Amino acid sequence: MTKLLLKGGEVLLPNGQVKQADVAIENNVIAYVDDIPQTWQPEKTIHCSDKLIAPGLVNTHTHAAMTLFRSYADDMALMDWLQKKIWPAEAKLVAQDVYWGTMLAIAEMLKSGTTTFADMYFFMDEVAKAVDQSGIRAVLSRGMSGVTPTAQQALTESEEFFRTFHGFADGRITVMLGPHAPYTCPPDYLKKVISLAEKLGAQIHIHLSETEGEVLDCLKAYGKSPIALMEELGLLGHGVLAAHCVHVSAEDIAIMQRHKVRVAHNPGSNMKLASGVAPVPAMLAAGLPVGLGTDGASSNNNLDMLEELRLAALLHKVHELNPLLVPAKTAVDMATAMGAQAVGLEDAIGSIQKGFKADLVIWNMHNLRWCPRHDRISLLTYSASAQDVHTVIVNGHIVVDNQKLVTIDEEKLLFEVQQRGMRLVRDR
Ligand SMILES: CSC[C@H]1O[C@@H](n2cnc3c(O)ncnc32)[C@H](O)[C@@H]1O
Ligand SMILES: [Zn+2]
Repeated sequence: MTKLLLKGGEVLLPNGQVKQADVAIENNVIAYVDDIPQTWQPEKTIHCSDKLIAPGLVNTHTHAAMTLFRSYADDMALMDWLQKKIWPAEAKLVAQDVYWGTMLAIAEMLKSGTTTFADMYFFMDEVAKAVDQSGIRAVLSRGMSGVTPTAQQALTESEEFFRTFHGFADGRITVMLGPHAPYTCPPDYLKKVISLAEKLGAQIHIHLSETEGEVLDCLKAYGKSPIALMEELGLLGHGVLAAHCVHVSAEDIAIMQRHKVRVAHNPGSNMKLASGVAPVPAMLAAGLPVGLGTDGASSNNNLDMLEELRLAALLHKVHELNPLLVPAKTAVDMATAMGAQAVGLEDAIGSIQKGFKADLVIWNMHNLRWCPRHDRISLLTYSASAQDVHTVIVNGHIVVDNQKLVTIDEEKLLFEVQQRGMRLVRDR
């Protein structure tokens, strides 16, 4: 049994209040928030004065190994970027590239306070290995396309991956199915994905309605929006994490509401690819859980969730000329508890309460950016930097200690990813 005490810090509670409290961690769970019995003795104590203890950030949509393509293809629209640059480079990926690219992503995420990420990519055994070794929590999907020669293989591998890795790494890995998008997964293929989801009891992670072009093409081909098409096919009944949902109508939102679709909002990627602005205030008003994501590091170009949190709080205000939209408290909620809901882990992570997994970030408030401290949630949203991440705990284990990675060799990572990234984009 491991017993860890976080002493003398300020704790961000589920109701959005911040209060001075000690937090006791036993094995992988939060055992007490205050009211710690006198008899409870820690094996290790972290002194948290001038620190804010907050839930770990949840990155609800990324392609972790795309760190390999960071700074390779910028300032392009989505389909051009995918078809001319990314997909040809991805065709050269080997398993070890994905391992190292993912490990770099995990290192970057942990150091900036992310404790869970939802990933959709290839060579997912390698992703699971990196998750296992690093100590982070993840929701993993083997990306599937129905229009490539590997369409059937993707289904077979997804099933094998689910059976092997769902619940793996002390329960830190959850597996979903990952049909890429309606424009790469035609209806007949999606029906096979749905049958597989039914057979396995698996949830689904998919890109939906990211660009106006996607929606127009879908209307032309099927007479329905991507959301309406997914409803017709029966895909929305399987616990869906839908990335982007930028171009969704009021009717689409009503459909999503009916089927309890969860959204991964990626403001940085949507801005960089000029995909548009998702109607986040309307989706929140409809009661949809909207989490935040970075998308891959090639369309962001970093994996810093604090940036997404801030963008979410700023973008919708300026877009709708309304400073009341997505207030700081909502943005923090989207990055934590609602993110947990989006990835289907709302009963386990995303808030600091007894019995929840000990996935926590200890923020150092003793610096210029956090002074004066009128409102900690405002400071976290609008002022903080990833450099203020002091300690990160996942599943009760310290994975970042005083800004240093505990489980990952950073120098080795830099070498490997630099070599591999250059090889992948060398002229073909
Ligand atoms: C089939 S694995 C995932 C697949 O998605 C690609 N991808 C990366 N970013 C985006 C995005 O914003 N929209 C759609 N697809 C994206 C990635 O390169 C992989 O090929
Ligand atoms: Zn994506």
